Amino acid sequence: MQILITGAAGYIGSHVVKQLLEETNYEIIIIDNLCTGFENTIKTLNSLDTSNERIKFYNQDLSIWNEVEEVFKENDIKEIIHFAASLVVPESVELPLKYYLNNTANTSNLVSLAVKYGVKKFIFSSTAATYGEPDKKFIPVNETCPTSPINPYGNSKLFSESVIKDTAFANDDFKFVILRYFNVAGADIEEKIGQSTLNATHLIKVAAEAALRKREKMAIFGDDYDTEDGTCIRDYIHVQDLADAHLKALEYLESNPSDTFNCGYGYGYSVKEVIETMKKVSGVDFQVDIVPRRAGDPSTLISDNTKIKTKMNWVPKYNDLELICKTALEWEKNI
Ligand SMILES: NC(=O)c1ccc[n+]([C@@H]2O[C@H](COP(=O)([O-])OP(=O)(O)OC[C@H]3O[C@@H](n4cnc5c(N)ncnc54)[C@H](O)[C@@H]3O)[C@@H](O)[C@H]2O)c1
Ligand SMILES: O=c1ccn([C@@H]2O[C@H](COP(=O)(O)OP(=O)(O)O[C@H]3O[C@H](CO)[C@H](O)[C@H](O)[C@H]3O)[C@@H](O)[C@H]2O)c(=O)[nH]1
Repeated sequence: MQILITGAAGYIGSHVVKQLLEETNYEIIIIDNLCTGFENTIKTLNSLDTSNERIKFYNQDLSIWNEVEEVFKENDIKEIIHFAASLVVPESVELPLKYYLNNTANTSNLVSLAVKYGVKKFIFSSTAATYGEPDKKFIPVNETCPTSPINPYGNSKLFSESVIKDTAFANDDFKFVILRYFNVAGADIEEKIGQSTLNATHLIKVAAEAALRKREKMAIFGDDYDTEDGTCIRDYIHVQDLADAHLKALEYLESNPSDTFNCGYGYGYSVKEVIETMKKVSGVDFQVDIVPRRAGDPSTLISDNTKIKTKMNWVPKYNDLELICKTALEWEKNI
């Protein structure tokens, strides 16, 4: 059975490929243009493939639609996990079209090829940013909470969700699972892979870099939010638990209808708490400045994860902020 994974040279996709290699027999077709992913990650994944024949890598930009179609012609793809995207919230405010083109337009094309070539299962990386700034009465947010993104990144993903849902409504054979990730962090416990993103903006990676003196200092973007300590609250999920949700989603679609699921732990930490935790696990007291708010940041995002736990039997194993920070730090030492 062949599965197409877009964006597998990146952070989350590479963790999913590692689990697919370990726990399934899929032949894995990868499309990635290496714009934020790494050839080295593909090499590592190849080294984990003991058969040496389960991974086929296309260094391909999803926006070159006719070339992407050739990948479908050359293979027999029946399942897709679509990670490839642009995903930096503040950048999306500056460069909205980059996000609508790379996220919404390229997803639309991929979905149209999926239907044309008889793909049965489509797993999509969506985001908590689709909820925008949820009203307090909706926190923790469940999947029926109104979606109302407050930045172009969230909009580009919500539009993609509509493309996928409307397509499935009109095509009985095309089924989807939309996974709305909350804040993904940490690295493979075996330290084979991790987040290598250049010029990283994600809080836990930035804090790990500061702890290792790769940065002189870091900043907290705003301490005047309506939260207990004034800094934003997020629900941080370990990347391996998230990867497991993708394998569960493939299984789930064998005998269940298309659906949308939150992926998070259901508990929020403030920016200050995360930084304190990184200081504790690293034993390094790095400099932290308080600076003004960053554009596009909602104050609080916490998931209600009841649905994925009950319907997919997803059982998180790494629900521990210290462990998340520690694995991120260990990986950061390797790169
Ligand atoms: N990291 C998070 O906290 C987070 C949270 C919510 C949702 N997500 C979603 O998860 C997915 C993966 O994110 P990630 O953190 O692994 O990011 P990443 O940047 O590490 O990975 C994205 C991968 O997609 C590739 N890519 C991007 N545009 C492409 C294109 N046009 N053609 C081919 N390849 C392309 C990149 O080279 C990279 O390897 C994204 O869809 C993102 O929106 C991430
Ligand atoms: O150096 C930093 C980096 C971040 N933050 C703060 O830390 C929080 C988390 O920021 P991240 O950049 O780590 O993550 P975001 O919540 O902005 O966004 C992430 O999670 C979202 C879902 O919640 C999206 O899916 C998105 O793709 C992903 O980047 C925010 O309040 C941000 O202002 C800082 O104070 N300093």
